[in-house]
Amino acid sequence: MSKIRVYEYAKKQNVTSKEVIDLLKTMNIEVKNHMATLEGEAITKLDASYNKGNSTAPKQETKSVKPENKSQNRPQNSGQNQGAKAAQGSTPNRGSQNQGAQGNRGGQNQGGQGSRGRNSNQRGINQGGNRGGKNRNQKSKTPFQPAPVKQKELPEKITFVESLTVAELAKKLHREPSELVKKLFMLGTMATVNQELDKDGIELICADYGVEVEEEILIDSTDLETYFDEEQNEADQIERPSVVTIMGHVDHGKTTLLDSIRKTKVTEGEAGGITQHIGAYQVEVNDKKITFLDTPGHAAFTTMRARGAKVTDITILVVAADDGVMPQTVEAINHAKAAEVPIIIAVNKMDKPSANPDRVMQELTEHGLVPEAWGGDTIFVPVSALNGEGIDNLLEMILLVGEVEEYKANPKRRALGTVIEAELDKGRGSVATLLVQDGTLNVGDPIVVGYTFGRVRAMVNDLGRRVKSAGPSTPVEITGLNDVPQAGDRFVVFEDEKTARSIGETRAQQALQAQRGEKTRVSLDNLFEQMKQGEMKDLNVIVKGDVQGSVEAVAASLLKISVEGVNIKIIHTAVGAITESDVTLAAASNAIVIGFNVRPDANAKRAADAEQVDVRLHRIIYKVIEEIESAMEGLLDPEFEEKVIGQAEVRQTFKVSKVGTIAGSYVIEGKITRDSGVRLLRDGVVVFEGDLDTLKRFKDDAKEVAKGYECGITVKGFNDVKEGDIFEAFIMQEIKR
Ligand SMILES: Nc1nc2c(ncn2[C@@H]2O[C@H](COP(=O)(O)OP(=O)(O)OP(=O)(O)O)[C@@H](O)[C@H]2O)c(=O)[nH]1
Repeated sequence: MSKIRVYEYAKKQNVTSKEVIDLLKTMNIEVKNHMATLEGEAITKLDASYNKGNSTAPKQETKSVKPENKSQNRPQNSGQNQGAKAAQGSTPNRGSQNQGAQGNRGGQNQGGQGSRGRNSNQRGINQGGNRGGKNRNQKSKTPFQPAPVKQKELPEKITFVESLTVAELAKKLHREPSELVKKLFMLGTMATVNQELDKDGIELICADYGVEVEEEILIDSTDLETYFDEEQNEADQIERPSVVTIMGHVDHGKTTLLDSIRKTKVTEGEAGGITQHIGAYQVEVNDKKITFLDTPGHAAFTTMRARGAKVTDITILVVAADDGVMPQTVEAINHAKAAEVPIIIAVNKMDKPSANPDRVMQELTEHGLVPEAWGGDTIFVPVSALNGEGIDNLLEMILLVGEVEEYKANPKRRALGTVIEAELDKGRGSVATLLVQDGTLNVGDPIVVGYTFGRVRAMVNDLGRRVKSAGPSTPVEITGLNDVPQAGDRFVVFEDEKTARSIGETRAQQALQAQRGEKTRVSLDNLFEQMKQGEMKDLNVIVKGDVQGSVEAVAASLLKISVEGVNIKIIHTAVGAITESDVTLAAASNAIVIGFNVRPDANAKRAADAEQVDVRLHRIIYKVIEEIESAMEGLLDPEFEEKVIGQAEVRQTFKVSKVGTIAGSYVIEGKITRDSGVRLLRDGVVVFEGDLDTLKRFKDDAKEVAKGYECGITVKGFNDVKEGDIFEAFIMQEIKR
């Protein structure tokens, strides 16, 4: 051999390339990678090293393998060397590595744990390759071995979203589901293959296997709310202006107060600025800004809150000193409290002779708003919105609350916030006032706003001036959206227009689908509701049947149904299976589909699920009529779902002639009742499902047998019960519509 590549040489010696490279290093022969060519001296040295054993390569002690006995030594060596990468064919590094972590894995520990012992018995010696040293020794002593069924290596780490069934987890761990079922059993949990395991369950199993687990939190990129929750670096957070909403009872002076704040403060230093109404404005007080949402009344506040958008930092509750607490005052208090927003009380109309601020304080105290003067922590500011008295004081109090609450934002991130107002302007198209809540919004930014998207074409501030960028808490009016968003919609800026477009379009589609689904679909389950609400005058029906005669009969009977307030309209009848086009027609005309002795084909089924079309399958005409009549009268029979009530383990079996096999069982979970259905599980696999025949305690029939008791069970039409099988008892439970 004159020339050979590192990986070829490694293969020849049945070691990893890395091992060869490392060994060469100790010989001061540098090679770049596994593709490097070896020749002459290098090969001779390597050969000498591998043939002699470890003498030339002390560092490689645990890895070097004499060619003649490598098959025996390799696994052990790699087992000791935990850093070894499991790159080699069947060499079960992973299994070996895990020996330390979990006593029940390795062959050396086989005797130690019941579950393992049982498992290896059942699996015989097939797993030799995956087990520890003793197993391998056995293997070498046993001359004739069945071809080893190799169990795949355990993964180092698995990930999951929300939950996994036992079967899914088994797949991820490269193990048989039954093995997991057993493991769970040993850990004290009875589970079937299809049982969902929550995070704890998954972690328990994986810890047992020594496999790392990570829960993946699925982030829906189309859900704008997730961008609001993104964690920000504390260092990037700087103070931002407070966002203030003014609320109060009718005529207590909200508009006048907003106007007077704007007049006194906006024009200062902004001479010539044409104030325009964009739904919000900013004022400057002591070199600090305050943002006011300029939409009086609760509407803005509540609609936005109803849509989940938290915009307001501070609420100013205006109470006229001559009128006191009124119904809408209380309403406003409750809204602010629910939103956990600090309240400042502006006791207005103090200029009026009839003003009685003490009464206002007294009344508000009854609603939990106690003035500081009386030992509480609510700030009361007497003002006159009409003549401007007390306004400065009010603004200072807002700054004070803002300082205490420390409202912060990161002007460096891509902007996000909420729509304050939006409309379609004849000349400019879609115009939206946005409140930037975090980050900085720039002209040209690709943006998604609610279900709309676009690029920020032009941006105008509250003074009607064009601006190029807007930082946190700044209200701006923008153009450039493909459609008109709604007040309370969230907006998020994206890195590029393509992303913004795709997210915007997806959101629009989702919204459309949701809307369609909500409004139009009729089903027998909601028929009565829709009738009651006067939304249904015609019940559209499509009838499909096996033969023309039955289709006609069903249709004729349906037309005879008379329930006040609704007509049955048969929009389509045909012979044959329910097809996708039947479902499409039903979806388009808000109809239900009745199948008489026919069923939907696969496509129709899929379409019906997607479009939420109610498909009812029947074999008896009067049942069809009964069901529809009941639905119309709101008397539809309840639906049932299965509920597992208990489990019993088969401890012994007795064959009795004429009776069959009696399973002497022990209830390990819940209870078994005489009238329950049963499922027989063997190694986690359902081998039979049916009804209980007899349930006995000793010689007597029992109605139910609870956890911790023994019982004798026979099942109808099934005798192949074995020791170790598990009976799962279930009942059908009514679910509320
Ligand atoms: N004397 C006096 N009158 C005031 C003061 N503030 C407001 N008003 C008057 O009270 C009336 C109602 O004021 P608005 O500002 O329209 O009250 P509002 O709360 O916005 O009313 P709605 O928009 O109807 O809910 C107007 O006639 C104002 O001129 C004040 O401080 N003093």
